[in-house]
Amino acid sequence: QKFPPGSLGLPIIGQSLSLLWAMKANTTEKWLEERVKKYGPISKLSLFGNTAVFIYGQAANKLVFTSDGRTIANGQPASSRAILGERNLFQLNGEDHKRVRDSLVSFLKPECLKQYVGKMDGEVRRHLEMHWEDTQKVTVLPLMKTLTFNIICSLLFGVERGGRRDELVNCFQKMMEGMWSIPINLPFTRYNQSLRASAQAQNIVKELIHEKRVELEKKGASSHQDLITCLLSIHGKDKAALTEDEIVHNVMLVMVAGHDTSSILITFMVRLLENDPTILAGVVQEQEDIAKSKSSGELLTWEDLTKMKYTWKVALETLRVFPPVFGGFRKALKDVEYGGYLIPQGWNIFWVTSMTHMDANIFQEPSKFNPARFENQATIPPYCFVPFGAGARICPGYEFARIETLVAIHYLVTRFTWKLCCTDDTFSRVPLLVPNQGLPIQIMPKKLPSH
Ligand code: HEM
Repeated sequence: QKFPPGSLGLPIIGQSLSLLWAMKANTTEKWLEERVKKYGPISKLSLFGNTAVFIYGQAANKLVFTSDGRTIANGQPASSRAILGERNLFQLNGEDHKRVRDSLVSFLKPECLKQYVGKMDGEVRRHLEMHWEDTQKVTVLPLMKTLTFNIICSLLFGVERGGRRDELVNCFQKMMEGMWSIPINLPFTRYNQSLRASAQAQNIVKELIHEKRVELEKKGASSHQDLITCLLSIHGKDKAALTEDEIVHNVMLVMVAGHDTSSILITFMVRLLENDPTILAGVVQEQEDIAKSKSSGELLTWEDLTKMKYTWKVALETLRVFPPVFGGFRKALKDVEYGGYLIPQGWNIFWVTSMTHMDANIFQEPSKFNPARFENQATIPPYCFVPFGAGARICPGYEFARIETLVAIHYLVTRFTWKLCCTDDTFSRVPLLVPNQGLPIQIMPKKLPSH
């Protein structure tokens, strides 16, 4: 059997710097297309210290997402594994993955999140009062990161505004900077700073766990107060379902996986709505109808969200064109044959979202922004629209992201109109999507029909 074509580049560094540079310069798609032109649809390379094979398209996605975890397992680069902790869901496979994932989903499932729509509403309104009202100019991405981080802290960790939340934000930002870095642990490297920030954040999470455990023992807390109390309360036959390390490492994962992604989706929707008056009009109409049906100060409910169908289609199309997650890695646990080549045991498999999302054979006129594609989602072939992944590892935060995006967009379009301040419409991936300059906009308050 043949190895895939391609070169492994320099030891350890391989193609990492060249890919990171392309991501930063917003030329990732071109970088990938050039690979495909040079080597074909499957090629080998070396990324972040591991030999990897790059594959894309429907068949590749199916291979990655339907694997049972015994042939192809999740395998993050060494840097993110060390930063998030060995027992985070990304690292687990088989029974362990199922047990930990089921525990997280028992809080993140729609039936449970339904009751938190009002709490999210409160967070969004407070955010707008603090950062958007009485000002003429805001920068959207950093504010949306603050909003989604606050929502996660409050709803998932039970950490309300104050010193502890600020400390967590600080650690988090430093931690993210080394997430996709070359894992060289020397005092001056990004990777080293990330590791130190991660240790600090994990200590805060451990303190939280101890406090919540005491509250639960004193029966002062409900088991569904937040994600952490929920995870502490789940019991198997005669012991807790998750170990303390599993809780800490998965809180770290949720912090990373859950807040940057949704903030990017909301930011790109703000950017897009200003660029497309017809789509904006459709979203405004839908949201104002809902606003008019409510009395002043009344919180949004699950019922209201079910009426936001057009807005969610716009969100899905935004995710197709600007998927916040660029792709990810798996590891071949056994030799795998794919596309006439051998992917040897131990190699990483590098999958990406955007190459499939922009394939004209799957999405007609792929560069055209058209929410109507999502009128009937069943018409989209399986494994072709994958902003949340697919299969057993599909993002468990889908519903959480849907609720916070819809609530945020509701208040943005019913309370403000805006204009983009900079003509620079480009963006980069670091590794998540970032509009250059963070999307500064000029905002004008609207006269409200109700709230
Ligand atoms: C627009 C928002 C979001 C996007 C685009 C997104 C995307 C993704 C993607 C692509 C994956 C990887 C799937 C794979 O490896 O096969 C993933 C996994 C994950 N996401 Fe999200 N996500 C979002 C929001 C969230 C939120 C809000 C949370 C938590 C509250 C969350 C928690 C997770 C977790 C825990 C995993 C690991 C799942 C596993 O390995 O079983 N995500 N997400």
